[in-house]
Amino acid sequence: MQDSAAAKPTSHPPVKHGKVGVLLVNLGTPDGTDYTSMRRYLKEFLTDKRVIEWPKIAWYPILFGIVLNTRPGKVGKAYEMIWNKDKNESYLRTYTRSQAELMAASLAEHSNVIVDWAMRYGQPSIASRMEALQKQGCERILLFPLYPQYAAATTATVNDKAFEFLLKQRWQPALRTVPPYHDDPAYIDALAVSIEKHLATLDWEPERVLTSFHGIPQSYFDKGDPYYCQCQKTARLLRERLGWSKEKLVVTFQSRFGPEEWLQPYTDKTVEKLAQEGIKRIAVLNPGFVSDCLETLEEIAEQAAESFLHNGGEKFAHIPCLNDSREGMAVLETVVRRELSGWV
Ligand SMILES: C=CC1=C(C)c2cc3[nH]c(cc4nc(cc5[nH]c(cc1n2)c(C)c5CCC(=O)O)C(CCC(=O)O)=C4C)c(C)c3C=C
Ligand SMILES: [Fe+2]
Ligand SMILES: [Fe+2]
Repeated sequence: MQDSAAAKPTSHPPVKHGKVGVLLVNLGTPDGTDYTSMRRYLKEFLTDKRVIEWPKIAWYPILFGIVLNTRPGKVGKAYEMIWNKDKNESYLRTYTRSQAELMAASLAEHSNVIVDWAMRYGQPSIASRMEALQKQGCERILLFPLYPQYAAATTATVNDKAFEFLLKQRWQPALRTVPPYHDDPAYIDALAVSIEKHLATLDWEPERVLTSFHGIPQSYFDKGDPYYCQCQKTARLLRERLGWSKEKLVVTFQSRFGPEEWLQPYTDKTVEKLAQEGIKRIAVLNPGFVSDCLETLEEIAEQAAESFLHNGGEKFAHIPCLNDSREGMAVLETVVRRELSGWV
């Protein structure tokens, strides 16, 4: 008995402890706009079964035979137009890093809290930052997928990756995931203030304001994804907060991909139709995007604007995402402080 007790190690390797990690996670971004970086990024993205739900046997021949040969070049050019040249990275990355830095400063009163950021696709990966938090002594981690509205293709896949990391750990940190905040008064208020502020900078008034959310295939909604309803609720609360009619604040869905039917009405078709019907002035915002990115800066601020003007419209404004603005950070901080309760 005594012999076997003596053979046991007297202590485990030294570990840091007592910290709480907050990990902000956004969608991801390529490392560069070149073909190889774009292909690597799109491959990781488009092999995610939460994003493309088709069976591999049907999807992979199309993905590897066509999409990954043609799309990297085409989308790389679009990324080039909206690349943050000062930092040689996409704005999504710039804003996500800045949000983490500002969050850390705002939580400085809690000396045991460490704030970090990661991307679901590309770098820095969720696993690498969770490992870094753990090494710094985080026994608890609050995982914040940066999507106000829940979708399996976005929120759930971030959570999946974090739990996949835990799967390999002997000594797991406790993990909390942040729920959607599509109806949080702080979020609705921030959107309203950002609209009002932006419209005040224009010398014209829009006849219509479009809230353009990223779409998902209609079939995902049919299978029970709550995304569509959460987008509608955000828009309804925003309308109520602004005192606007359904006609003035219109909900649309953008960024269709592939041949399937996606959530409607489509943003591109609506923009075209409004111009053709004689509407001369519109503004578009993207309330589902925490940060500006390819889908807002290129697809809306460039392409949708061009289409509106081409079809007879006269004035087009893109209202920026909340990004790392004071209003935007107030939303993220409200959510984080609430979800940290009992931990700090
Ligand atoms: C079937 C494919 C896709 C689904 C479903 C999807 C859902 C979805 N995406 C976002 C947010 C973003 N998507 C972004 C880019 C992007 N999205 C898809 C495809 C689907 N998205 C692709 C292929 C791409 C890459 C660009 C392209 O090839 O067109 C981005 C921008 C990233 C950046 O670096 O700027 C964001 C953000 C949401 C919120 C969502 C479902 C609710
Ligand atoms: Fe997308
Ligand atoms: Fe797009």
